[in-house]
Amino acid sequence: MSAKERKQEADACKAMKPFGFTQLQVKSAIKELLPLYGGSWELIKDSKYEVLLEFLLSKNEEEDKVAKSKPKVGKKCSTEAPKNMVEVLPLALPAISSDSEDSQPLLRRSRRRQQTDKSNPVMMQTSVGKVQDNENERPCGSQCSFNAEDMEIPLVRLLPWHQIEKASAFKKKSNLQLVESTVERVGCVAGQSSKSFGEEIAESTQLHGRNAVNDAKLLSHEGYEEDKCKKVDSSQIDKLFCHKRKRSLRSASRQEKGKTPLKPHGVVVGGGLTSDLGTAISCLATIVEPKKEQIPASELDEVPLAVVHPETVEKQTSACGTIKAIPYVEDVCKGEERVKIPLVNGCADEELPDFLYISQNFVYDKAYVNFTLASITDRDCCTRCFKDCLTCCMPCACANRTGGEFVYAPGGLLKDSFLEEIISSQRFKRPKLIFCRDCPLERSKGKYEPKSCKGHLERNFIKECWSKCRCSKQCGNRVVQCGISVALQVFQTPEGKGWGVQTVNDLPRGAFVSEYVGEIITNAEMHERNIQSRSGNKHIYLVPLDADWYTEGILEDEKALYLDGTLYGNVARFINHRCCDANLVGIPVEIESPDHHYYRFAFFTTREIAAMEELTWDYGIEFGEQDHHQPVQAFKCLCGSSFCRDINR
Ligand SMILES: C[S@@+](CC[C@H](N)C(=O)[O-])C[C@H]1O[C@@H](n2cnc3c(N)ncnc32)[C@H](O)[C@@H]1O
Repeated sequence: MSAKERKQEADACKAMKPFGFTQLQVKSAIKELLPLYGGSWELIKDSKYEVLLEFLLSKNEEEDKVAKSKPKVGKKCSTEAPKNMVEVLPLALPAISSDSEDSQPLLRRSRRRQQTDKSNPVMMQTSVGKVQDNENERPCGSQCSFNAEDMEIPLVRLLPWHQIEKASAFKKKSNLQLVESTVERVGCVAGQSSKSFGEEIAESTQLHGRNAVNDAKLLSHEGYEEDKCKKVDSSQIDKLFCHKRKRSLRSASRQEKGKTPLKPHGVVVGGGLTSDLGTAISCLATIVEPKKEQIPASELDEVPLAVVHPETVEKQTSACGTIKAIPYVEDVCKGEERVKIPLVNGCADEELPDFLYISQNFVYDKAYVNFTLASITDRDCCTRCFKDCLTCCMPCACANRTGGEFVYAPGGLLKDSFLEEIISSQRFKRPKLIFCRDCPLERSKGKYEPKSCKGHLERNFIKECWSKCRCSKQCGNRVVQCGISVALQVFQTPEGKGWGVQTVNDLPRGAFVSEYVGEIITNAEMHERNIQSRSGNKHIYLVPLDADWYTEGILEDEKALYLDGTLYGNVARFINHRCCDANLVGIPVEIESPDHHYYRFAFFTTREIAAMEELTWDYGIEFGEQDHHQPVQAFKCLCGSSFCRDINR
């Protein structure tokens, strides 16, 4: 062997050392390889000794197989990971697509496996990952270990685009690919990500927890690098087609504008959804079937501070059948929200609503609302989380208030179980009422008798992470506080209910639509306003924050609060009432105050809602003669529901 060859051999040994191959192994491999490559060192050295590495790996694999096929004699101690600890990626890889790996030479298989192993923190962690003891609070980002016995990995095949409704329009503009598994249809995204592969895998692993690796599988797909894969939540895909969250739209807008040079990332399948996937899917929702009225995602970052006034007056045929001037307000929010909400289709003789748009609640005067950091104890916030609390192996302290589980699923939709409980407690079943010992409402009418309380709906709360929490602003347990992200319109209802709100796009079940925003007023202030409005035969748009009234003996007046959206409010003040089967439900949300005298009130969809459907919620009004005890004045109900409670309509 010449000095040059010796040098080349030494270099090869050095290059293979980090992969754990001994000099002896490398030299023997070179001996076998060189004749096959016509003695060309150049070919062996090519792509950082790719050929040599593959050869060594395949030899290793062959040796393993031979060793395994031999009968075992006795039991050996081993420092290796127990075999029931998941090796997520290698298990996932062989059944990737119709372009099965089996058709590829062994060398390529081995190389792929090695690459994945190197870059996969999950694999490295599985044998050492430890579930922490503290059940109450688990920092985000902690690693989990999985049990391979729980895993049942489905075969996955790519789904032709023509089988996917609405997909083709998107395909042209994106890298998204849907796939189908033997278990169920799953989504697969090749979008954009600014995260490293390591981060993504770590996140999705944490997200899945022990069981959810069930259908986890990383996909190999032409054109994408498999080592940049991540998983998505198959159950969410269909829903997410229609669901856009604010930050997702923001990313989408950045992506569309090409503002941020994001790294491409690969294809995904499996049992969990990370926020970035939300982004990619949301891009789909944004791009598929763009509607004229929908605000292009690219404009979301640049909502001008518009003033509310009828910008355009078009001549059109109105619903009334005559040619009329139709006022059109481009954005009733005047830039207060991150989305524009136009007011459309009004009749010229219809009065434009007279109110001031605000996107967050304001104390009118006497209401006592306490937002102090001191009032939030460590039991009310997550002190050890970072990033996304939803991806923790165990729910953090912020889930304590909701029975130790987060109410949001990754992607921002409410979990079915939580939503179902709320809907059924308010709807067809007899609503569960709780009674105050000294009801502020009755007190305001001058009735001091105990037992006069007519009852208040017992309500489950959503608890979101907040500023005292250590998780990121992008944490999945922050939905309502991020504001409206769905495209809405204020429109003139044809039934004569006045203005109403409709959704521009289809909405999935459990999606956040809007908070009810208004002035925070006290019980006495409400009473005064009610007297005034009734004398002027006007209605005020009130929501009582009465979820916690029953807990106090005598609740001070400035702690018995209401939201009044009549003069100051957001788009929710336009949402009309529907008896029993409304498509929205109002849920109390604890964000900045653990004290439930004040909370936010947010609307979520009770079912899938089609584009252009009117959004409604059940005001909880008792229609009939006895309505004078209610803060919300009854009206002749035009909801059209077959469960309408207004017998006099
Ligand atoms: C919160 S506001 C809703 C927006 C209102 N339609 C508007 O034009 O400003 C409540 C008022 O809307 C009307 N409204 C809401 N739901 C109704 C229904 N189902 N039937 C008749 N009127 C309704 C009533 O006048 C009620 O006082």
